[in-house]
Amino acid sequence: MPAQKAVQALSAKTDAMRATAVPLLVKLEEQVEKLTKLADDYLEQGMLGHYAEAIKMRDSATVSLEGLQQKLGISGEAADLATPTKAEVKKEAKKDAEREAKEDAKRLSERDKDNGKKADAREAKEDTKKAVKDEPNEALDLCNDEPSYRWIAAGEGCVVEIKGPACEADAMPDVELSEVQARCSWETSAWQLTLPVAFSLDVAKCKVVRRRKRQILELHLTPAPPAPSCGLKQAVLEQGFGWMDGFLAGQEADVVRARLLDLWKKGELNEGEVEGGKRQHLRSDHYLFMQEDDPAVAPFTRRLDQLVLSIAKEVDELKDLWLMRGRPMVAVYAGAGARYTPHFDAVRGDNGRKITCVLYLNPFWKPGDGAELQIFPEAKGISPEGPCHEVQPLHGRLACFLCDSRNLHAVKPVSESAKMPRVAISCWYYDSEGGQFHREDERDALRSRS
Ligand SMILES: O=C(O)CCC(=O)C(=O)O
Ligand SMILES: [Fe+2]
Repeated sequence: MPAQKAVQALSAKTDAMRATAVPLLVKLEEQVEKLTKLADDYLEQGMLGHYAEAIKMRDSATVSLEGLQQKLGISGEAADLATPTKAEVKKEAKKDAEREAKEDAKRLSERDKDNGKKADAREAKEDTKKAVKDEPNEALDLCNDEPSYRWIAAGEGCVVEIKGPACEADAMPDVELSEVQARCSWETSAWQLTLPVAFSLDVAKCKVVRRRKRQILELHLTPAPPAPSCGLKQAVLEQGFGWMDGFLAGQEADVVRARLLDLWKKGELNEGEVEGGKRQHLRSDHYLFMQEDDPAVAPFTRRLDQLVLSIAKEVDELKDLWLMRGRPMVAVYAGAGARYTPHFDAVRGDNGRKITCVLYLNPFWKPGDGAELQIFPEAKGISPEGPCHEVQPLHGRLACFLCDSRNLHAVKPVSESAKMPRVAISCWYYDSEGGQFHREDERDALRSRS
């Protein structure tokens, strides 16, 4: 065959091959798009197991798509323009892809009967939007004379302006800076302020400016290069529990705290009770399971989901589960003596809880105020035994522990010296089956308030 004819024949063959491959190409593109969206939806609902599965399916569709594109010798964008017949084919293939994505969604959500959840959350969003908008960027005036502070963004870092307690107007505090926190103590009063910072501090480059005329202390906080890894994940992996500072920092932590205190001040919280609703003297906090996409707390739960996803990839107890986040629960321990006696959060899978995550929001907490979380990792029963690890409930600090028949824990009584209630927000991640049951339970707890 003359060379020209051979080239023509080859090109005809290639065209025919492209024409048959195009519908498949389009279908794969649609599939990748749909699965990405599906994964996002699951993540928004805290359905981590479903999310991970959708991502796995999306990635495998992407591999097929890229393989096919390579075979056809076209890049993703060029594929869009590859042939004039594509527009028609696309229409048909879109239908197919939609049908398949629906089937995927059905398969993935087999165990998901939690349909009312999204609608509930939307309603709550409307209710809470306004409250968040109105929150001032200041410490709350729960107490007449507490120190107050505000964050001012400044280049890479920030400045915090701090005013002392009213009764100490002319006294400047001592300042202590660590990599993750700035701490001010007023020597002549019982106040202490510990603020988490959103970046690790380059302590040598930070400045403390005392503006005596204005009675203001300025902390000029300069960031250091980001820390390499998250020690919390490693701690959970190695010992089943751990904590980190600055999980929420700066204004982010203040916004959540303000929202939770607002709910508490409005009397929205329930008296602490034990499973089954029987009031006992086991816990004396006040609590509320919140709507999960309350705008003040959603950024926190999203960030937490990412952390738990990365923990779950490596921790044997969580690896093969379809984890699902429950509603965030606010808990306030107010008044001397408020506490939670030693307990497990789940016993032999009774309520599906697998890992407990608690974020503390107490800028004014200081040693001596009590209310530390105690963890007894070696205790087998309900009586504390073995070593006790105490976690101070510092502003922005996150504690995580595996909780199914593990890590007996308690909240120590609040001391007389505490000037502020102890505020925390907890999230439990459930194994899907138990999670479904418990989420219903939480919704009921919420309804009974309205
Ligand atoms: O707030 C804490 O430190 C832990 C609270 C707790 O154990 C719980 O709510 O089950
Ligand atoms: Fe607990």
